[in-house]
Amino acid sequence: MPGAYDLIVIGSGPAGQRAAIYAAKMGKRVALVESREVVGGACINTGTIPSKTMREAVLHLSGYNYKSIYGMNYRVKERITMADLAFRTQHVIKTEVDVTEAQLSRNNIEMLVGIASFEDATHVKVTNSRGSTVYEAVNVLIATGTKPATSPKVPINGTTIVNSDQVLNLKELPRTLIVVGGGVIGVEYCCMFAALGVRVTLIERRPRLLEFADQEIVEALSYHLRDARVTMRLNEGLESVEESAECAVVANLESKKKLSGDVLLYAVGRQGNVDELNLPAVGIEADSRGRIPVDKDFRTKCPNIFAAGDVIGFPSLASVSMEQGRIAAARSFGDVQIVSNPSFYPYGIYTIPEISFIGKTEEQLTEEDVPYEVGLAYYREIARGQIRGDTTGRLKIIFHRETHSLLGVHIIGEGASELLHIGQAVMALGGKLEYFVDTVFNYPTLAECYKVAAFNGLNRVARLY
Ligand SMILES: Cc1cc2nc3c(=O)[nH]c(=O)nc-3n(C[C@H](O)[C@H](O)[C@H](O)COP(=O)(O)OP(=O)(O)OC[C@H]3O[C@@H](n4cnc5c(N)ncnc54)[C@H](O)[C@@H]3O)c2cc1C
Ligand SMILES: NC(=O)c1ccc[n+]([C@@H]2O[C@H](COP(=O)([O-])OP(=O)(O)OC[C@H]3O[C@@H](n4cnc5c(N)ncnc54)[C@H](O)[C@@H]3O)[C@@H](O)[C@H]2O)c1
Repeated sequence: MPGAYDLIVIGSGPAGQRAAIYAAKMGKRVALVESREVVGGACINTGTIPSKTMREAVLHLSGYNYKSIYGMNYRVKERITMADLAFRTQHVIKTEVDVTEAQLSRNNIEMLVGIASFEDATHVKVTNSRGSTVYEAVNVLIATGTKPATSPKVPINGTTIVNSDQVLNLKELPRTLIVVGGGVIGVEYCCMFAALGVRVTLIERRPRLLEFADQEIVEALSYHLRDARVTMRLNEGLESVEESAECAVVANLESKKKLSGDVLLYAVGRQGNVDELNLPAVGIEADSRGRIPVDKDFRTKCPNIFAAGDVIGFPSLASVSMEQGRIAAARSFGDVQIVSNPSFYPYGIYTIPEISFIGKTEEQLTEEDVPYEVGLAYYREIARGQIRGDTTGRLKIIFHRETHSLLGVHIIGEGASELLHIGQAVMALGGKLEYFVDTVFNYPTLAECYKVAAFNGLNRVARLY
């Protein structure tokens, strides 16, 4: 058996990468096991990076950002194909894989290719086409991520009935698309296809989309979806899906309605990658969605085994997974110096238009009886909004009525996910609404929204509006 590692990390997505690099920087001997042929996990290979690269192609080729300036018929390319949309994806994936591999090798992290499973708490078996080898480790981090949830009543075939791993491989742009699931994945893809002129029907069992986001922002998004001719079927559950001779797919709803379309995208959540880990060997039990329970230090019930990233559940973001991996690695070696505050973790939802937020929603604050007020700025009131032609975006600051400390920032509109980080910094550093009033921003920028929203909020408190 090869000599013992200080840490074996299972999975090379954002959580595993950051954990491995952090431990290596601490001078530890680290191995990273990955069952795919390439590093990067769902983030680089099938999820975040491909979907965001496709979104960029959609925005560019459809001329989406310039329609309000040059007219609704403005397009960079008349007949947009799936090949056009996938054109840059492989290039971006390859570059990201190369960068990640270089980082891992620079830090002397040993890459082990194969499927990892536990023999016991300190022994991990790695199986590949050449056989199995058992490695010893002082600590182990499970960062195996998730895969799309399946249902026996939804026969995924990769061509007309697809999941989010397969959608980019469609041969042709469908004329009609049924999206099942109004979570982040469903809504992001719904927006992309609708921006290309595809007639999309979105089915969501809950009464509203993106139920964790601020309602006012979701309502604004819903307006855009309707404007892009999306049919929203809320409060409707999918019962089953059939392939059909006349049209490609038929979706049977629980309400007995039938919907037909060229393609159906099934995006109803994700399932933890735990089946191959042999968790019973170490006494760890995942829940029905494959999520591994951990404490605040990301320690499982087995004291030398940690878990981080999507495999532990909410919020299942690449950004947060990286941070969880870093903290888990530190804690596994008794380092308690790193502190990270989840209340300042941002959300970036790449719908069209983009949504980004941090802190509490109005609904949460109302529920908690917090006396809050809001300050609003509309992109249309800002010179940069007019120049860019985004006149529908808005930025909302939620602040405490008495102390004026920031409780949340919610943005919908172009550049939202970048713009949010100004609010994040002010919030994390304990700044108040007055910071924005007393600060000079570059002009003309979208950042000016913060000043306008702060004035608007102060005026509301002083009843000057
Ligand atoms: C379509 C889509 C779009 C997304 N967009 C965004 C976004 O815009 N922003 C954002 O922040 N997040 C986004 N996410 C979420 C983001 O991709 C995940 O949060 C992130 O990838 C989770 O990282 P991870 O390290 O936990 O796991 P993963 O990235 O899933 O990596 C886990 C790795 O473990 C490997 N593995 C599994 N089991 C084993 C085993 N037994 N042995 C060896 N290796 C194993 C897998 O092959 C995989 O490579 C998106 C996800 C999807 C699906
Ligand atoms: N920009 C980003 O940060 C980003 C982008 C994509 C994905 N992600 C992450 O990926 C994860 C998975 O996303 P997701 O959208 O697949 O899952 P999700 O759990 O967020 O949403 C799934 C939705 O499907 C609905 N649903 C379930 N069964 C249904 C049925 N039979 N009929 C109709 N509706 C049904 C649920 O009510 C839910 O709203 C999320 O946790 C998210 O954080 C993040």
